[in-house]
Amino acid sequence: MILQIKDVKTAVVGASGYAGAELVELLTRHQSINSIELLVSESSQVLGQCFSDVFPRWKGVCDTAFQAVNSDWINQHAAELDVVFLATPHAASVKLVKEFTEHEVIIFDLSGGFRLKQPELYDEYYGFTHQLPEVLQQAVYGSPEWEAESLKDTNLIAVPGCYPTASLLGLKPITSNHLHDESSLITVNGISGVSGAGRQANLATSFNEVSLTPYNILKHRHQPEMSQAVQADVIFNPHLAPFKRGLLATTTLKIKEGVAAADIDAVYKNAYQSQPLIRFQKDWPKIDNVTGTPFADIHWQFDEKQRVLVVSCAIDNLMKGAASQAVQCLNLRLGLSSEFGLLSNVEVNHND
Ligand SMILES: NC(=O)C1=CN([C@@H]2O[C@H](COP(=O)(O)OP(=O)(O)OC[C@H]3O[C@@H](n4cnc5c(N)ncnc54)[C@H](OP(=O)(O)O)[C@@H]3O)[C@@H](O)[C@H]2O)C=CC1
Ligand SMILES: CC(=O)N[C@@H](CCC(=O)OP(=O)(O)O)C(=O)O
Repeated sequence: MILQIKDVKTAVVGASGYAGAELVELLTRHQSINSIELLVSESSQVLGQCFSDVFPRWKGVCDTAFQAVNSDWINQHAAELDVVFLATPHAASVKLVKEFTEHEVIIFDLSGGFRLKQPELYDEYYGFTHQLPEVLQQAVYGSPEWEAESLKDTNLIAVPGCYPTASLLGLKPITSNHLHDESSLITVNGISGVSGAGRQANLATSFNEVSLTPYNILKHRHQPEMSQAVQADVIFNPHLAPFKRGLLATTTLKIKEGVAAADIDAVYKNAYQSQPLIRFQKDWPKIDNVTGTPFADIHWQFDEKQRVLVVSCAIDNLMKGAASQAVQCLNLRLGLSSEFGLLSNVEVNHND
């Protein structure tokens, strides 16, 4: 489908959730966007309200009413849309993709519903049998820094998960250049704030209950997503922490013999020197420096003697881990630079 740069008509399904609301805010001030429909489930508690009733900080900025998404709505309105964003639970996204693909609309799915290529992994890691296994092969895994070319010409984009985004930004420069020791494991330790668990009330993620703890060890759905992206075995240790937003992934891996610290520095520089949203920090990254921003902050240290590399990346889970990354994907699909519209309120610090 040919997409014009101007006057793009969009819908955000899941606009009452954390990732969806963040996306609505970004799209509202994106110069290429003409209109944004806000959709929620048929049983949503926000039906009858507008966006700024639920998120009062956007009063006067986005006062659009929520609508219920169902087959009737899709049949009546999808033809008028250029783009739909799905910020919905994984299984709901699969069902919505099935319905929206009957119309000519480009789909950006923020859930994990189309990130994995092997359908059987959905039974194992997501707890449901995938209803569109053949479509998994068509979906582009939308990492803006690594898949810019594939993103230019696809109608289904699987926006990467939050933990995989931070881990893969640290890992891909190494694995894509085959600098890692293929006989040893890659270990990712991730820590996320509570907004990673979504807006739905849940005792385990309510403020008084949360204390720093590992969870879903050896069974988190992001483990196969990371392994698929680097074509190597990854062990992923997720942790939940008592802060609102932000995510840090620290990765440890063994490097091949004969690789020097200068080689490691060079692959990072080559990968990201033209990517203003990726910032190399002089010291270990901090979550407070990226919350509310589209940046990923990276720092690494390589011990040549032990051949051990430790790389750490901090992002905002709702921005670079979800909404701003989806906008980067949209920008590339439109033929714009990936950071278009995302840097107007923040300072840029290029990697030089
Ligand atoms: N939170 C995060 O850090 C990240 C989240 N994501 C992914 O984004 C998606 C949304 O996450 P998040 O915003 O945290 O979740 P929330 O629980 O905060 O929001 C979920 C949204 O989906 C809507 N929804 C639920 N079921 C349906 C349905 N059957 N049809 C249409 N809409 C539905 C909800 O609306 P209502 O209940 O009002 O109907 C709500 O707007 C998930 O797939 C998640 O994995 C990705 C990266 C990071
Ligand atoms: C703290 C917390 O619960 N985080 C979520 C991950 C965030 C998310 O929604 O996952 P996606 O990036 O795959 O969409 C989790 O561990 O399931």
